[in-house]
This record gives sequence, structure tokens and C-alpha cells, in this order.
Amino acid sequence: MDILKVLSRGIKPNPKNKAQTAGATTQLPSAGALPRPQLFHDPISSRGKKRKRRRGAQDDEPDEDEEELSDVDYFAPKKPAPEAAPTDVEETPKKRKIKLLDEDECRQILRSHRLKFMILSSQPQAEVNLEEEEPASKKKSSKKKKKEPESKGEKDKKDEHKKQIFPQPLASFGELRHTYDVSQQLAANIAAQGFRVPTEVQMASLPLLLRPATALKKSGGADIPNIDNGADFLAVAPTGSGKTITFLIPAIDGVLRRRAEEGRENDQHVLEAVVVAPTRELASQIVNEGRKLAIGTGVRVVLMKRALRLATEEVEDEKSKDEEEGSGGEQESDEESEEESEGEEGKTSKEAKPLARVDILVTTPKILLNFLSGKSGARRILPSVRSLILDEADVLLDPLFRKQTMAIWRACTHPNVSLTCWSATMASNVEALVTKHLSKRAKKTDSPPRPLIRLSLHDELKYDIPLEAGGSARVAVLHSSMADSARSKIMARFRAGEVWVLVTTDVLARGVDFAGVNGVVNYDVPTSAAAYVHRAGRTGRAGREGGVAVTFYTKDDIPFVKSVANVIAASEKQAGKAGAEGAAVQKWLLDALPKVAKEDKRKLKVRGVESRRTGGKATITTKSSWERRREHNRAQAVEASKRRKRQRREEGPEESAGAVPEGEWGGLED
Ligand SMILES: Nc1ncnc2c1ncn2[C@@H]1O[C@H](COP(=O)(O)OP(=O)(O)OP(=O)(O)O)[C@@H](O)[C@H]1O
Repeated sequence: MDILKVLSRGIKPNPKNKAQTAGATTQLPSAGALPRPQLFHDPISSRGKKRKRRRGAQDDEPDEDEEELSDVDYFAPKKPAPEAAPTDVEETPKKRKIKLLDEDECRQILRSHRLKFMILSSQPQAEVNLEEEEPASKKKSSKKKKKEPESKGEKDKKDEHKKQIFPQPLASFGELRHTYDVSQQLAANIAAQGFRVPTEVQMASLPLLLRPATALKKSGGADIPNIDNGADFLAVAPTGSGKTITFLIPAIDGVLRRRAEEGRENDQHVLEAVVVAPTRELASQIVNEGRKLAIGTGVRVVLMKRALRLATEEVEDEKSKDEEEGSGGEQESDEESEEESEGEEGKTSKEAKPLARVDILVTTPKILLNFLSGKSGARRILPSVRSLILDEADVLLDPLFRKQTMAIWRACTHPNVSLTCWSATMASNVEALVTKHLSKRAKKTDSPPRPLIRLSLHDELKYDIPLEAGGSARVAVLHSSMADSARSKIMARFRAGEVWVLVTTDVLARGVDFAGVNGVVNYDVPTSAAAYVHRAGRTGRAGREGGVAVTFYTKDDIPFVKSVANVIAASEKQAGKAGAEGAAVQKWLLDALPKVAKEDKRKLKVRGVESRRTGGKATITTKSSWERRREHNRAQAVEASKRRKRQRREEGPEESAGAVPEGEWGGLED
């Protein structure tokens, strides 16, 4: 990593040497915003004449010679997001609906952006065990039956149940208002974010999630059963491609639409959407994004806290499928939860508190599950929730979190609750698990199953500070055993550019969006290609070029470097740099790196690189070597005094006369 690049990230432009710093900031990958944050613009196939897209030519539609957007100065004092005053929002008249593209044009545009939609009909029952596998640490020693790799024929047979569809792509955010009936205020809030062009995941998902019948009208939507009732959705799109607002916009729109249909007032709040994220940092970030989009709409986006009281119903807990709800996942630090149990106005959790005014709840699995577990023998359900959104869904449905996530899903008992799953990496077993659980639900509620649609982008993208500059204050550490208040402070300082180097763990590997990150250093080899993609995806956000990802490895790690090298090679191939001069991964390197056995891959995922462990503990720690040596000496001294006591007991009183008197410390061994 070019340390100068990281250092200059935090240097405020100094008028005296403006030219120099200006040069430095413009070279930084995080400097400036891309006029077009889309990853792919493949030439449109010659098939059929591509009609000039005059759809909704909006003021925010960038014309080809879009002037370069001004460089974003991440350290300028934050201007509050402009409040769109209701008056000027009302003034903009609703524009006429545009003519929808026909199926062939949709196909060409989606293909040129490498977007693929599949309807995953009810596939043959997937092998995934719903009552999920025990986390690896609890797995019984039962021999896993070896699963033969699928033959081509079997895979094709399974795929024949899937059908490709070509919904209307969103050409500009302006279309949301006049084609997909998004509220004026919401449309104004999106415009106020300064987003000009939808990213691929937004272009593909928003029409389908907002008005599926309209989105599919021109491409055989009519023959998709129950599509008017919406669709369940799996979206696989690159890190930093704008998935957060892609699921928030339909959630907010859904609340506003149902409120209008039911004639409810703005101050009548009903919990209608739940967003689940694997870490508190990511959940807090999603709340911030949601509140910016909900300004002036009356929709309340709230972060789950222990003191929050939600409108629920209590039911008999037939079999607490999630008895060990604490079996894994993000651990709330105790002192923090004590603090939170004070809740608002310092009331103790015992006193009845008013119901929280929430329309969209954002939570980590464990804290919501603790709330739902209710009194013994009963559990709480959330019958009003219409939309369950899983961000970083592959982590939430990983055996470690799966029990908790499935319990939350079961608590959303509305017969029409929709499920949307979002991640940059989605293994096929997640797809199978979701498919199976959806068909199980459909049977249970004997409501006609809704279509499950998977969107994949490009076939799943198989990713010493000088004192005058602030010194070590520019470096900070963040990991999950810290108190939440400390973690929040570090996050705020990193976002504000006070901290330049953040030493952290996989707790920040996914989802968290830091616009100004120029580099990611993997101190240890990531435990899977997906882990590498997410970690490296903390830089290069919204399509920005130039971020750098560096992975350190020792000779013990060599067997595990191949998965990282494959991801780098794939991304270089996509960028057209494969094998070129200066490409990071040359073919000879890929060929020379040893393949990893499946069993080793599994072990790596669960325990990291074995050789780094001594005595079952990872040797990567945030303690300094001085502290470690001091602890080691103290442990040795305690050991020595225990040994002397044991000797004295064995020798009896006269023989041990020369020993150090009881209780006196005999000094360090070495
Ligand atoms: N249409 C857009 N144009 C420009 N920037 C955008 C657009 N949509 C989102 N962004 C910005 O892109 C950045 C990344 O967005 P976001 O965090 O939602 O990505 P993500 O896909 O969720 O990433 P990850 O997979 O790491 O969770 C954010 O700073 C967001 O403000």
C-alpha cells in the first residue's frame, strides 16, 4: 500500500500549497464522485435497432459530455442534507408516464450492463437442511455424506425450472416519480442525495420492487403467477454498488403507499419493514441512509435497542427452534446493554413504556431475537411486518447466524410478507435455503407462492505517521469485544477523517461504507474468496477506480493464497487487464499456487490459518509485545510459586527449611 496515499487522505487542503495537495487529492481513488457509477457498458448487441433512449430525459440524466463532477472534499464541514421544503416539492407537477421499452430493448440494456434476472421456480427440494446445521464448533462427529458434484445434465435439469426475465431498467431517478408513482417527497430526497445515475443494481431492482406489474408488463409479466402481489428477491451485486438505498427506497415507498391506501395519518406508525444486518456499525449506517431518504415523509426509520417496545402479539412457543439464540453472531457488550435498558427518559425496563413509533426497524439478529423471545414458553411475533430485508444475506443465513435469522423470519407472520436478500456474494446453498423455506411457508399459509426472483450482476462476481501529522492518534483499533460506545466513537472519528488507519477485524469487513478509504490491507489471509471480496470492497466504492488492496502472507499461508489470486485475476480480466504488463496476477503464478483441498477450505473458514494458532489462540492480537512479555513473565512467576508450594508439601517441614518463606515472591524465573 502506498503509505503516502493513506497519509495524504487526512491532510486538509492548505491554501499555500494548494497545487500540491490538489494534485494529491485528485490522484486519490476516493477523490471526486463518478458522473456515472455504473460498472459495465458493453456494446449493445446488433440485434434489433437500439432505439435512442429518450425515456424520461431528465435534468438528472447525464448527457454524454457530462461535465466532471466537482471533487468531493471528505473533510469539508458536513453540509446537512438539504431539507426539501414540502412546498417546492408539491410544485413539481407529476410528469406523464413514459412509453415502456419493449422486451428486446430491455434485454439489450440489461445485457449491456451484465444484469441477469432468473425466476427460481419451485426447484427440486434442495439438500439444505432447514433446521440448520449446527455451527461447526457444535457439529457432531457424524461423517458428512460425500456429495457427488452435480453432473452437467443434473445442473441443466435443475436450471430448467428457472426462467430468465427482462424487466424495465431504470434509466434515471427521475423516472421513479412519473413512471413508478414514488411520492414527491421521497423523489426529492433521492435527488437531494446528489445521485445522478442509478447504479446497475438500482437500475435493475427498483422498477421490479416498486411496481412489479409495470416492470414486467412488456416481458411476459402477465404469465408470472401472483406477480401483482410482489416478488421475493435475491440480489447479488458488487460491494459499493448502492444496494442500501436500493432496498430502502421500496421499503419507504411501501409504507407511504399502504398508509395512503388505509387512510392513516402521518403520525400513525405501524411497523411494516424490518432490515437485518450482521453488525451494529452496518445497522447504524443503514438507519442514517434511511433517515435521509425519509425526510419530510413522516416515515420513521429506527435502530433496534433493548429498551424499544414494539407492537407485537404473543403466541405459544411450540418448540423454541432457537433455544440457543445466543449461539453466534454479533455479541452486544454487557455494559452497553445495561445502559440501553435504561431506555428513553431514564425509565427502567420494568416500567411499561409507550410503544415505539417505528415504521422501518433496523436491527442485528440477536438484539431483535432477545426482544422476541418474550416470557418463558411464549414468543412474540410481528404480524404487521410486510417486508423483511436481509443485508449481507449470505452471512445472516450462514450456519453461525442462521438459527437467529430463521427465527426472525418465522416471527414475521403476515401471509404477504416479502423477503429480499442482498449481498455481493451469495452461495448457492443460500438460494436453496430461501427457496425451500418460501415453499414451506406457502404450504403452511396455503397462500399462492410468490415468484422468487434472483438478480445477479455479471454472474455473481465470483474482490509510521509523522508527529506533525498527528502521530499515533491517526491510528485506531476496532473489534467486537469493545463496548458499543467506544466502537461508535472510533467509527465517527474514522468517517470524519481524524483516524487514518483503522486496525480492525471482519466486524467491518462487510457493508460498512467509508467513502474515503483508499486502501485495504489484509494482515492475515482471508478465510475465503467471499471474505476477500468484501474486505477489498471497503475501497473502490460506487465504482471509484484506484483503491488498493494488499494481502500479506507467510509461507504457511501459501496454500490459501490461491482463492485470493483467483479473485484478483477475475477482476483484472473484467477490467481487461488480464495477463497484461503489470497485471498483479500472471498465469504462471496461478498455475504455481497449490489448490486447496475442500476439507482445508472448510477448516480455514472456521479456524483461519492453523499455523498461526499456538495453544488454540490466534497469535494476532492488539496487545503490544511488551504487554505480552509482561503477562508471560507474570504467568511464569505464578507457575514457579505453585511449583515451590507443591515441592514443600511433598518434602515435609524440615527438608524445605531453605525454601523462600511462604507468601514471599521468589522473583522472576528469567
Ligand atoms: N446512484 C448512485 N450514484 C452515486 N453514488 C451512489 C449511488 N448509489 C449509492 N451511492 C453511494 O455509493 C456508496 C456505496 O453504497 P452502499 O454502501 O449502499 O453500497 P453496497 O452495495 O451496500 O456496498 P456493500 O456490498 O459493501 O454493502 C455510498 O456512499 C452511496 O452513497
